[in-house]
Amino acid sequence: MLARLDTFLSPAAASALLDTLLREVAWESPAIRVYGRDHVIPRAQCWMGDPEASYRYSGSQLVPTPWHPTVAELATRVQQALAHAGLPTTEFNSVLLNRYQDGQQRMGWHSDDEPELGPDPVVAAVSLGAERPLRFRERHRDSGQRAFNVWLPHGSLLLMGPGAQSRWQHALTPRAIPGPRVSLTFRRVCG
Ligand SMILES: O=C(O)CCC(=O)C(=O)O
Ligand SMILES: [Fe+2]
Repeated sequence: MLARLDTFLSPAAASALLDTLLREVAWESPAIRVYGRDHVIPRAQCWMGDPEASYRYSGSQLVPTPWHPTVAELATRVQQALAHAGLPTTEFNSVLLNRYQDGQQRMGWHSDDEPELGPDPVVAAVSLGAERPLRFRERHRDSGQRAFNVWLPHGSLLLMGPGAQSRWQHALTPRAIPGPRVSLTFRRVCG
């Protein structure tokens, strides 16, 4: 299931958070190996969380940096907002922060279905900055592959709940949309 809370953060709170994260997060663009060749990822990222929440992502082992206090507070607010809306939630112990400097920066097709996340993970994504679409497509392509966009406004919260990873892949495709976007995808890693 997918659910979007459009007004999770007020525009002012979302803008203040975006400023803080752009300034204070240790953003990195590591190279990853794809079919035997190294490519610098077309975005920047930071993996943050509890020390035991280490994780394999796109072929590299990510050890989380300690929680930024503002991000730790946000994790609690995400859990509370999901519970309040009667949606599935979990005790998030880590978050992947993604920074896309402009519309050309992107993330390719994937599901967040790494074994560390358990059988049917709950992943919740906070979006800040430029409103861009996250594109979903069915993993099983036999009987006509369905696809759709979920637009993610500044300050919104997207829940990818039960079935979302097993049934769908998602990607942040390039678009002629100016300005930076930051997403925070909260997860529970079971070590
Ligand atoms: O930037 C986004 O909204 C998507 C990020 C994503 O899919 C991920 O972190 O796994
Ligand atoms: Fe993802």
